[in-house]
Amino acid sequence: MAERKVFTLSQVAQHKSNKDCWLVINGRVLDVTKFLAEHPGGEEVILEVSGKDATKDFDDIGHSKAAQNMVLKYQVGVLQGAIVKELDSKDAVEKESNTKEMSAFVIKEDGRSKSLAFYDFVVPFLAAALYFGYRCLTRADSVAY
Ligand code: HEM
Repeated sequence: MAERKVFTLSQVAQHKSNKDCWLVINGRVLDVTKFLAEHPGGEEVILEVSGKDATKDFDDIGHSKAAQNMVLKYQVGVLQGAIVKELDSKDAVEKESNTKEMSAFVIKEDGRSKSLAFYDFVVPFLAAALYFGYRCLTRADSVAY
């Protein structure tokens, strides 16, 4: 069960450093101090919105379902007057672990993987073509003589 302690926005605003970093997302007050170094988007973006309601910034990025559920882990309370939609914490844990398992199978479309694909397929193909070409030539030679 997520924390339901009620905070005002001015209370949240007192925690806006990299040693003590709070923000609000969808009415939930989050202490993300420990998450700063782990955030895949970097700590700077979070520090910019620390002490504030970061819902719009969070949504604008188009965070994944796993990221949306991760907020539960950092919840220390709710914003005064906010209506907070319930998230299933069990769901959050499952989604998170699924993401970790799946990431082993994700093929990233970056330059490195493209060059790897080149070496994985084109180089063996060229080697085979050279080998068979050489075999054909040497066999033709042996038939001619
Ligand atoms: C507790 C709050 C937050 C959590 C749990 C979180 C989590 C994540 C995760 C898991 C990712 C990887 C991509 C994904 O799964 O969507 C990510 C990427 C990112 N996040 Fe957050 N985030 C939080 C808050 C924020 C805030 C407030 C901002 C902006 C002010 C932000 C900006 C970004 C950016 C720029 C990326 C990189 C997107 C990309 O490379 O395409 N995040 N975040």
